[in-house]
Amino acid sequence: MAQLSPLPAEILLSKRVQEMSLNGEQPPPLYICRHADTVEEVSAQLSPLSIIDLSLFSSSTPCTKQQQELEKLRSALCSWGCFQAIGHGISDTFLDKVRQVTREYFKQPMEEKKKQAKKVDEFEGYGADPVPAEGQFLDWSDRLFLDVYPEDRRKLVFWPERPESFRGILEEYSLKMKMVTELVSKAMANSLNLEENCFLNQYGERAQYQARFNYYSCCQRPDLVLGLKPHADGSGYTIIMQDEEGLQVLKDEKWFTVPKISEAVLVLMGDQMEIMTNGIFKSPVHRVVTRTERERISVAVFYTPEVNKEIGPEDGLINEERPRIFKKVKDYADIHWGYYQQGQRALHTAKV
Ligand SMILES: O=C(O)CCC(=O)C(=O)O
Ligand SMILES: [Fe+2]
Repeated sequence: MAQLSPLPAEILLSKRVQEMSLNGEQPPPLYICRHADTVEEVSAQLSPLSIIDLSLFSSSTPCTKQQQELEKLRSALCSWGCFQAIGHGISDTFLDKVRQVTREYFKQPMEEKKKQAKKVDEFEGYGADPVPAEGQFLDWSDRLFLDVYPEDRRKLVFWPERPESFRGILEEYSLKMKMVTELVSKAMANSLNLEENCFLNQYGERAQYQARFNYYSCCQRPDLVLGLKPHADGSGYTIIMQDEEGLQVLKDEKWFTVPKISEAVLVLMGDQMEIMTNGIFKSPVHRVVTRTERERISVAVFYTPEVNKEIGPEDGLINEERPRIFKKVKDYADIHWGYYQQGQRALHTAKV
């Protein structure tokens, strides 16, 4: 629960978390989301997330190993709603480059980052998320949010020119993300015995890719403050790369830390995959905790159906035993955002 703050959120948001952290300031009241006296585990268990080798899916000739991997994929997405992907075709060296350029971006002086500054109520650009609804606490993080595909939706004013390699690396990373989403979307369909392209068709030719670079500064009170509040994603699904542990997934009412595997990316279902699979795959609630000693960075790429496209449960997943539980929806991510700002999930709005 948030406490009352003497300062309006707009004023607090104009000062970035990174500055407060560097100045050694205590988190202001609007960031306090839990109370020291409520017993909540700060350190959570490491989650036994499946590690899936995507390279096994790129061969078109089915083999036993591929079948076993598909079964593992299905089971991971039905229970945890996420998995660690290896064999994705992105080299370790390149993943390190993406991590490095992200760190370099945030380490720049504030004047440099302010060139990409967003207005308080805007989404794209550098800063914090738009002000949440009254009573909601703020996240102890800074982020740069960019539309990447379709290309004609890019707003280049928000694309950093420094570090000089930033744009090129983002371009290359996004192309890799396109390859990964194609592979993963087909594998997910195959794992459910559906026509291979069915999810890709639902996302559409103009599927959206948005990149969110997150910077979680050190925090003196990890017992009171979160890097990112608990939420499920409104995307179709999200691909997350982290440099350090900090992300936690909620399962059976317990928080599990996603282990750090430097060569892996985490594939995490958003609400729209839960809708398309008629509730078979789960869109997990997750959050990011803060730490005292080291900062953390992550890059999340949200893969979302094209604007204005109606999506819904696949016909092949609706039968007498499993009746349709979701309606067809359009631009669900916008509905999701309204609820997110109030600290709520939106999935119920898509139920029949
Ligand atoms: O920082 C992370 O690991 C997760 C970020 C996340 O959940 C998000 O940006 O929606
Ligand atoms: Fe998320």
